[in-house]
Amino acid sequence: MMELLQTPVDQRPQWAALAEHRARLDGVSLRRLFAENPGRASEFTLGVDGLLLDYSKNLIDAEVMGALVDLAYATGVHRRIEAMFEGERINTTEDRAAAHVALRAARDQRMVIDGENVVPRVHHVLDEMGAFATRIRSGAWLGYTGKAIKNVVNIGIGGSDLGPVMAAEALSAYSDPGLNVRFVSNVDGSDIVSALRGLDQSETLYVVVSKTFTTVETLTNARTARRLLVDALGNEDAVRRHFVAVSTNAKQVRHFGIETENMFGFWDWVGGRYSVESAVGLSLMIAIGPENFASMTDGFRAMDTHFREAPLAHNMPVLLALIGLWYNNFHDAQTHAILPYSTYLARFPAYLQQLDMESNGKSVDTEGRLVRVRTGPVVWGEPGTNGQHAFYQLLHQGTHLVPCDFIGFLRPVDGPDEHHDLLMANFFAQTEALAFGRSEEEVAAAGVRADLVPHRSFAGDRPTNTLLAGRLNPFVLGQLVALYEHKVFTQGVLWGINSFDQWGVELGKVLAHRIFDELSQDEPPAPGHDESTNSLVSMYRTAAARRVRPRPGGDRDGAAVR
Ligand SMILES: O=P(O)(O)OC[C@H]1O[C@H](O)[C@H](O)[C@@H](O)[C@@H]1O
Repeated sequence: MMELLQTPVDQRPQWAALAEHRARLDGVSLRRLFAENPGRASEFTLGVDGLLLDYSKNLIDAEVMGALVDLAYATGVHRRIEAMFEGERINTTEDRAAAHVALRAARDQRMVIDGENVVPRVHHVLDEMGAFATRIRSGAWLGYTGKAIKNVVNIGIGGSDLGPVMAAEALSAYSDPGLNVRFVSNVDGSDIVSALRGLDQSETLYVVVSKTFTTVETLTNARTARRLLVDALGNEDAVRRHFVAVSTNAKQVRHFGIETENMFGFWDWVGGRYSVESAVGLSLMIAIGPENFASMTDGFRAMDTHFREAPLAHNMPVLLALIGLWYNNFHDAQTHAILPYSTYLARFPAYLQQLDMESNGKSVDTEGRLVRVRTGPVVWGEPGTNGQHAFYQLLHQGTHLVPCDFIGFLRPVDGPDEHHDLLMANFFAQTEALAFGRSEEEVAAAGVRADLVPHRSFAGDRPTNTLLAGRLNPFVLGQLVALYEHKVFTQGVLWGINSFDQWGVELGKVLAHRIFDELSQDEPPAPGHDESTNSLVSMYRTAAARRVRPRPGGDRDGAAVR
C-alpha cells in the first residue's frame, strides 16, 4: 500500500482557522482581555507536581487555545508522544528511536526498544555510576599515587557538556563542597589551561564524555589532559586511575587507551542533547551524589508521566509548544527569550539553545520537502535581574516581538530573604510591565513633559509565560528540563520536522578538517577555497611561522593580526 504523504502544516484547515483568529485578535490588548475575563489568570494557569505555568499574559483567548489544540490533534501530537514512549524509530533520518524517556523509567517499568526491554540496562548503568560516584565522594577510590580524588574534570562538548555543566551549576548548592568539579569543552587551548589551573594531577579524575568518541575537540582535550597527567605522575599506568569514559563506542574508548572497565555506556537511542540523565551525567552525579541525582530523575519522570497522560489541552509541554508556534508563525516573532530569575540557572538558556536550535533548526520536513513555515526560533537569554539592566529595553520598547519565559522560585536556595524578595519583585514587575505597559495618557497624567511622553510610554502586549516552582532543587530541575525537551519535540511534530538529527553541523566539520591541514602542515595542500578564505588561511600561516609563545603573565603574541 502506498504511504500517504503527510499534509504540510500550513495546508491544514486548522492553520487557516488560526490565521483567522490572528486577524480577529489584531489590536486586542491584554488589558482588554484581562478586563473582559476576571477569571483569566486561573483559566490560563496549570500546575503539575508543584510546577506552575501561568500563561495568561499571552496574546491568546480560549478560542485561540482551542484552535491551537485542534492543530495539535490534527498533526498527531498525541500519537507521536505515544510512539516516543513505545520506543518507535521516530528519528527517521537516522532510523533509530529517540527514547530518552527510558532513561528516567522506574526500575519496574518496561520500555521496549527493538524488541528489548531496556530498563534493566538503564538501571544497571545507573547503579554502576552510583557505586563509582560513592567511591569518589567517600575517598575510597585512590589515584595512582594513593591520594583521594579532589578534582573532577569533565571533558566533552555539545550534549556531552552543556547538560552536565548547566545542571552542576544549577545544583551547586547540593554539591559536595570538598570536590572541585570543572568542565572543559572548547578546543581553544585556553579552556583546558584555565580549567586545570591550580589542580594537582595526582588528585584529579578526568571524565571523558563523548557519545561517538570521535569528536575532535573532546579527543584533543583528552589527549592533552592525558599527556599532562602522565608527565606529572611519571607513568602511563596512572591513566587507569585517573581517566574514565562515557560513550556508546567501546571500540574507540579502548583505542584511546581507556579500559572498558572504566567506561560507562549509553545507547544510540539517546540523543546527545537529551542525554544528561544518562551516564553523560556522571560528573554531575559525582558532584551532587546519587540520591540527589535520583531525585532529579524523579522530576524528569513526573514530567514524562504528565506529558504522556494529560490531554493535550492541559499538557504543560504541549501548551508551551503551541504558544511558541502562535508567536513564531502568526506574530512573526523570530526569537524566544529564556529569563531565569536564579543565578544558579545561568547556563540554562545556553543549554536550551542546543536543545531547541539543534533540534528544530530545520528547513526540510520529514518527507524531505522544504518547509513553508518558519520552524524553531532563535533561543537566547540571561538570568534576571542582570538582563533588566542590559537588554530588557528592547523587550519593552523595541520593534521586535520577543516572547519570554520567566522562570522563578517562591523560596530561595540560599542568601538572605531580602534579596529573594527583591529578585521576585522584579520578576513580577517585569511581566506586569511587559503585558500592560503604560499608556501615553497615563504618562501625561503623571506630569511628564509633553515632548517626552512618546519616549516614556510603554505599548505593552509583550507576551510572557511565567514558570514558578517552590525552590530550585534536583526534582524541579528535572521537571524543567523534561518540560523543554517535550516542548521542543511537540513543536517538531507540529512543523512536521525530525527534531532528532543534526546534519547541519557536518559541513563546517568537514571543511575544518581540510583547513586544519592547510594551517598546520609544513607542505600544505594547495588552498582551494574562495578568495576570502584563501587569504585568511595564508595570513594565518604567515603569523604562525612568526609565532612567539607568550610567557606566563608576560608578553602577548602580537604577530597574528597587526
Ligand atoms: O558526544 P559527542 O559524540 O562527542 O558529540 C558532541 C556534540 O557534537 C556534535 O557536533 C553534535 O552537534 C552534538 O549534538 C553533540 O552533542
